Amino acid sequence: MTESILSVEAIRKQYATVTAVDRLNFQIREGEIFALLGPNGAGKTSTVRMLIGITRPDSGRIRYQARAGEQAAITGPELGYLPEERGLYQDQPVLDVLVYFGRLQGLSRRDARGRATQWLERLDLGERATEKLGALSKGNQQKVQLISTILHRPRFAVLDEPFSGLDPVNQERFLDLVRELRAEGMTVLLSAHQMALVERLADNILLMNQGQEAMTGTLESLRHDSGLGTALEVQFRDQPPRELPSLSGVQDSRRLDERRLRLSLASDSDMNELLGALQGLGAIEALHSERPSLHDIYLHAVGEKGPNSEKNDAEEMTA
Ligand SMILES: Nc1ncnc2c1ncn2[C@@H]1O[C@H](COP(=O)(O)OP(=O)(O)OP(=O)(O)O)[C@@H](O)[C@H]1O
Repeated sequence: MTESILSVEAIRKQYATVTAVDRLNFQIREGEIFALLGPNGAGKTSTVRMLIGITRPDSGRIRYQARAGEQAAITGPELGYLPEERGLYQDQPVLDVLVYFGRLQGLSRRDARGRATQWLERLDLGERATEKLGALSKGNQQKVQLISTILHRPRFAVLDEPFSGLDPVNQERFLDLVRELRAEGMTVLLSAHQMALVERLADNILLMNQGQEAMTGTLESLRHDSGLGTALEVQFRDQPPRELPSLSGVQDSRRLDERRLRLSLASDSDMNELLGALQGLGAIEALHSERPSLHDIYLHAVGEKGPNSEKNDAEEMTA
């Protein structure tokens, strides 16, 4: 789990006048789930395409520790790739499509058939194996596509937007499934826009913006580096004073409604001291605290409004 399976050193990719990826560095350890995040156009797909050898970096270096030795990209049967543009054969029966892909990855027909049948049953598609793929809903097609990616048990799976088109129940199943693959030792590079899911899945996160690293690390370290503190919602029994006194450790405060305040705390604020000060403003009926989510951190890092400066109809208060 500690060995680096992939090392990316200052890679750069330019398309005409656009620098899609600009001296990007990161490492992925064997057996981890690594999330590559960023706004549209940040350079995620361009990065993935270099990692799997579809394109080559203009400069910089990619080193993949394949079983047979170091490679400049993740290629061959060690790779399982779920592309953003889904491209399975719509007019073929589901099972045949999967067997075909399994065969392409070196499985015997019998093995591919056996594995595909198991996976289809597991994902509630067992009874639809003989139907044409195009007859399935988008979410079910997505399941088939994921099966085709991992059927041959790749060592390194690259999943581009694996959750798109899935309902919440199936999102949870995909989450479990990816965790299971990790437990079996598979390394997973995940690119997705569903921050709440990524937050529960990723061991390490790289947040890209404009081709460069905006932040990287575990969720905990991103929380720390973002400087975003906990948000505290306080509900008073009666309306608190209109003019709030200065509250130590509070960076920002908003009135949510007549009796509720939302306070953004500095990361080093003293909760006991603050609670004492709040009690001085009136009887407290309820408290709810929330650590910054990946969603908050993401918005903060890519320059959008952060969680602590959300626009709200409620009037601003002086802390
Ligand atoms: N083949 C190409 N030719 C020209 N420009 C390209 C090409 N591929 C990507 N780009 C440009 O490079 C930049 C990064 O694009 P990329 O597709 O890597 O972003 P992304 O992070 O994957 O975005 P999204 O979340 O929308 O998929 C964009 O400005 C894009 O227009």
